[in-house]
Amino acid sequence: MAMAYLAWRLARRSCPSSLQVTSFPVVQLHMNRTAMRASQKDFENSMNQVKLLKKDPGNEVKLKLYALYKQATEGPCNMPKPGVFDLINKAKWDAWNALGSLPKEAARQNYVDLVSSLSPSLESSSQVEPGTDRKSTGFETLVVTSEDGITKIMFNRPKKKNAINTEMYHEIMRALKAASKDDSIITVLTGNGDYYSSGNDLTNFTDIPPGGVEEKAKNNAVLLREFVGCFIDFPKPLIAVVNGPAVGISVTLLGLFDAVYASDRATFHTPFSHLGQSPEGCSSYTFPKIMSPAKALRISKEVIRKREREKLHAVNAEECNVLQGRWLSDECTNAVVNFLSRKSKL
Ligand SMILES: CCCCCC/C=C/C(=O)SCCNC(=O)CCNC(=O)[C@H](O)C(C)(C)COP(=O)(O)OP(=O)(O)OC[C@H]1O[C@@H](n2cnc3c(N)ncnc32)[C@H](O)[C@@H]1OP(=O)(O)O
Repeated sequence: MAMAYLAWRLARRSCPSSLQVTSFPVVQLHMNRTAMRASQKDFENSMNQVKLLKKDPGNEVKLKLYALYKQATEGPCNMPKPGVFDLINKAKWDAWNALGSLPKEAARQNYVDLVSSLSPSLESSSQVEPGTDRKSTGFETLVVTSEDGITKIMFNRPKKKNAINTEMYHEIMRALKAASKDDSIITVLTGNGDYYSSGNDLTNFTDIPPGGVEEKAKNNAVLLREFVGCFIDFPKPLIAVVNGPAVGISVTLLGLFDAVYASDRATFHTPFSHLGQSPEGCSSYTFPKIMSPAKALRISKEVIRKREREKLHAVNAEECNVLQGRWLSDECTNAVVNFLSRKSKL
């Protein structure tokens, strides 16, 4: 979360347009933690995580942790050198003293990095359940937390690459509506696990109602229109932190965000023709238009979006109408069947 906040602040302060590497304002963001400053809270979390380590990390690592902890809290080594026969204290002193004049902040960051490298699983679980975040319950497919003025909506179907199923569409809308009314200033969307999102869950096309495929296509179009509408109308700055590959609707929607940060693992893929589909998420309008600079204070956003809202809703409606027809086409049906029978991959 600190990363998203830092990224957002950087964008507000000085993000030059030359950093925007695609048609929407994507800023390449290296998620390697060494590029960031660990906060005191990160440091304290790491200290707690050390206590939870299941495996003894070995003396060398323990000495390193000790040295970084002392450096982060007290600065350069200030103890008299122990005698040669005081083996344990001598080893500790050597480790601390070896850090020289490393600044406290850097030692704190190195400590946090070292702890997270010891147990990646601890890091991801702490991401999902941050100790002091205000966490909204009642979501099956998302983890929604609020902290320091930032509401974070995290897609949480990592085993399915965060594919968006019907329940998740509804939950995202619900989370956005709540975020628009809570006391946060910005809202961040990101994904849990290796993917940002693999887009629409293709099993959404399999559950056919009594009215047949036409009714299914119509229902999907209604849902899609409402879903995209929530992004058009979202009143606060909306930031995507694209932590990994993004596919389909998770990409096309990005044109409605105010800033998009991409990790070095992020890729963007819109397989419209592969799936026999057509654009959605207002991308037929926003992508060619290229988003304006990523300055998104709430008031400016209202001024900017006011002029666009009607147009965007019209584009959204038209896209949904066309898609409703595409979903009944042979190309689309075959593509979905191919994926579901595991013959075809992107
Ligand atoms: C209300 C409807 C509105 C519709 C709006 C229009 C939206 C359009 C789009 O979003 S189009 C894009 C649709 N997405 C795709 O075509 C991606 C399909 N997925 C893949 O090609 C691959 O899964 C992958 C490249 C994303 C990842 O490949 P790989 O690393 O080999 O992993 P797996 O394929 O084994 O995936 C793991 C697990 O996740 C399931 N899964 C992944 N993506 C989807 C998906 N989009 N829909 C359904 N299921 C998905 C996959 O089946 C595996 O499940 P399993 O472990 O086999 O149970």
